Amino acid sequence: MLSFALVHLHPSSSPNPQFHFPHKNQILPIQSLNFSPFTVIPTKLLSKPSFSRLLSSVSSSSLVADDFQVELGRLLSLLPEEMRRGVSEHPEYSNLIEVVMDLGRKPLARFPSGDFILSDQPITLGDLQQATSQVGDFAVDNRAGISRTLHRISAIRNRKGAIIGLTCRVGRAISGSANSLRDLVKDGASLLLIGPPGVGKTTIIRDIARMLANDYRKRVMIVDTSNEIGGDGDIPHAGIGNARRMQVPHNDMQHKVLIEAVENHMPQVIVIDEIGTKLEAMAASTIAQRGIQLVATAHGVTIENLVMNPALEMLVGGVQSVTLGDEEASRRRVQKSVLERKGPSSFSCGVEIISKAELRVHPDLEATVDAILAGLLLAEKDVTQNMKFAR
Ligand SMILES: Nc1ncnc2c1ncn2[C@@H]1O[C@H](COP(=O)(O)OP(=O)(O)OP(=O)(O)O)[C@@H](O)[C@H]1O
Repeated sequence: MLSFALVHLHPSSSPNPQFHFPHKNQILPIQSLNFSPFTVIPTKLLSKPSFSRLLSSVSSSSLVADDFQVELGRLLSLLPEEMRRGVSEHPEYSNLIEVVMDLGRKPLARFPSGDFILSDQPITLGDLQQATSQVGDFAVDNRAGISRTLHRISAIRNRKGAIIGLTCRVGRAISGSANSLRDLVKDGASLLLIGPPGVGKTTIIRDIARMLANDYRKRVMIVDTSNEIGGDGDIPHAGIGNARRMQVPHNDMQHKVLIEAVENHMPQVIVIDEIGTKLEAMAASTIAQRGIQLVATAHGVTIENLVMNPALEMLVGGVQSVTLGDEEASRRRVQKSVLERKGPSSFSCGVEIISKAELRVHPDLEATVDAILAGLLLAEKDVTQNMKFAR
């Protein structure tokens, strides 16, 4: 049985937080708690005495404000004066997500409430050159960073290779952003986080790395494929705490660096951002077989997306078609040819990051995958409906 609860914690949509038990159609109010985001908690955790601590920790999530203002200043210093002023005078200044600079177009700042035009003057080649001259080298994935910050500068090139556009994403270390997953990671669960681009996956695994290294004194090694978890430069950002970080010279080498991390540095936990290929999925499953706690992200919206993705299905045990005998098929009341999980999943838990304010936890990932393959998605659909209601 898929088992989780949706907890409404969003002040604007639900001033009085409530537990939703979708499969039981039950809504329980939580009195006298002061939450800001809303999240989804596995029902398994609700019975634990530690759960009240877990809830209170959600509200203690915080940003290290001063350091962040300094780092945001370093990103803004890439911009021409007028644009910089436009950002800093905006009421959502501290929540800036990205600045977009495209040659010949008006520059945009993206805030949670929407896009804002920073200047009526179109971006010139000079503006782009001024910005790129202040960042590190662009790697083959067209990403660069600013040393000892978590910002990501991504370039768009023309056919001749010249940079004609930049997306300057603000990176933040949000201490406490993984608090709602604390009980799972503390107990040694291997976690696979999935979600669409920009939803906050990297921010959460950075905090998990810090939490495991600092609070639970684990030997944590981050395999940092685009330097997004530990930031640009050779000295990692303070946001990863005592976790160590290995850089990856080229995206294609992520799987090799993963194996090297295990063989050379005796980690208890490996943290990886963006598992995207079959080779990387294979390397992750090799690591899982060696009993190392894995915390990783992959693109996808639901666990079902992973199950249906030939490159990544291995992460959740793989899928095979099995032909049943007549007797077994009629006992199970299914067709003779069915889909089954091929082997154990590399991760014990799955976390779907739905938005910056919601996540859905699958505490028993294998059970979720088995339910998906058996076509038992009823509980999932109910939850989706409830979430739409929650927004
Ligand atoms: N809880 C949060 N509150 C406010 N801002 C957040 C939060 N989580 C992430 N962000 C911001 O959202 C942006 C995207 O976050 P992040 O890079 O972690 O997403 P992602 O899912 O890893 O993206 P991608 O898949 O594109 O790498 C960043 O600017 C980050 O600072």
